[in-house]
Amino acid sequence: MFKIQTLNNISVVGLERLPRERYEIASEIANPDAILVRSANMHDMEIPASVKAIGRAGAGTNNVPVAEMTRRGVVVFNAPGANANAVKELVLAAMLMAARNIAQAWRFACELQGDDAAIHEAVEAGKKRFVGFELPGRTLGVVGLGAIGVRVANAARALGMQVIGYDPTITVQRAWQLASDVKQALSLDDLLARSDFVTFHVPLTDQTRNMINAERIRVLPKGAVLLNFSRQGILDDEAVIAALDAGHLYAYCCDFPNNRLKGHPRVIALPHLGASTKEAEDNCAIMVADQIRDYLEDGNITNSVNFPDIILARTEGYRLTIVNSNVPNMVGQISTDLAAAGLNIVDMLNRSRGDIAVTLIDVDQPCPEATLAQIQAIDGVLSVRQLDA
Ligand SMILES: NC(=O)c1ccc[n+]([C@@H]2O[C@H](COP(=O)([O-])OP(=O)(O)OC[C@H]3O[C@@H](n4cnc5c(N)ncnc54)[C@H](O)[C@@H]3O)[C@@H](O)[C@H]2O)c1
Ligand SMILES: O=C(O)CC[C@@H](O)C(=O)O
Repeated sequence: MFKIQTLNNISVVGLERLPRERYEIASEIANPDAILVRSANMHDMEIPASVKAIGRAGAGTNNVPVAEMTRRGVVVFNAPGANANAVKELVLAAMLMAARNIAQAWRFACELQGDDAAIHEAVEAGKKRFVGFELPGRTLGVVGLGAIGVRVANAARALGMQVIGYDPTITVQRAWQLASDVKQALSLDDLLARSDFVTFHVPLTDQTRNMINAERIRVLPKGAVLLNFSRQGILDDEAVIAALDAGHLYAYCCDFPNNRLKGHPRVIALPHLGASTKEAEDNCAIMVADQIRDYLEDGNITNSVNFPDIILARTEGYRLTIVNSNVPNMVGQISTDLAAAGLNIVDMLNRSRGDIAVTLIDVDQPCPEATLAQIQAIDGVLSVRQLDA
């Protein structure tokens, strides 16, 4: 029986991928084999030694101590692209809300007093305060052309906007998906100088933290709109508020309210709603549940942010999954121990990523406990598991 701990609400259709006869799932559970998480902060949490895998039912993994998990040999999975359409739709909604002053106008309409005739009069007198502008012909700068950025760029083209993108590490696959008339910015400043709207779709890292500060905001044309549906911390909130107050920025739309942002008349701050659609929640939960199951039951790895992809079809024999440091002679030492126990290797695959390697070995007989212990004792081996046949 595998034990799975959930740290947030994970969609039931995802949890149903883990059959009850093999999986016990609870928010509080001793010695879990794996943890499923959405946005809970795991940095200050004591992660039990029993944990072999963490599944982030979403894109960003900045709430997971990935480097520490790598050192411990724990695989961290995410769900790339599974919520990208949901975020794209919210970004489009935010652009339209900003351009047409929808939040301010709605607030005005909600506060109208008097009978219907008085309301009608106030509407006609007040609506000039909310005159907006249209999107066709305006330029959208997209910073980060991954699963979300590419979708946003292509949708903005379909709305008649000009689109410029900036992503120094764009993948070939994403470049193929991008509408051919999306222009490439030479640098972040080049993109900022040419954009009426700028939207950010990058992970929060040491390189992207505060990538938009007061100096960078000055590069934007007057009246620009900034959109952050990526992570708090990518834009310097104080610099954004100062630029809004000075009239240099027209509006700021984001998914990360705080005390400074939430009441500001030119800020639309939503409660981290980017991935909050039924479809996205289901997609993310299904993807990570399948990945966790494949790893726990067969040792296969797909969509890990810290481990190599490795897939070896189960045919015959008994499988060992070994996580080890990526140094010479690990496979040699492991196979020597297996041979000493009289075990024959039926199939084998070794893959590495950075300092970590994973070895899947199918042997013709169950591996004795003493041999497992011998392999575990090899310098550089982080974990050894014998999987059910
Ligand atoms: N608001 C939400 O609910 C929500 C939902 C999903 C994702 N997100 C956030 O959005 C981020 C992006 O998600 P995604 O699915 O598109 O991820 P992704 O990994 O597919 O794309 C990220 C892209 O950013 C690029 N990038 C990295 N550093 C960059 C830099 N310094 N300058 C320009 N580009 C850079 C990468 O090359 C990559 O193409 C996630 O990391 C997460 O933080 C938020
Ligand atoms: O789970 C959520 O609601 C947010 C997920 C989002 O931040 C992500 O990085 O995918």
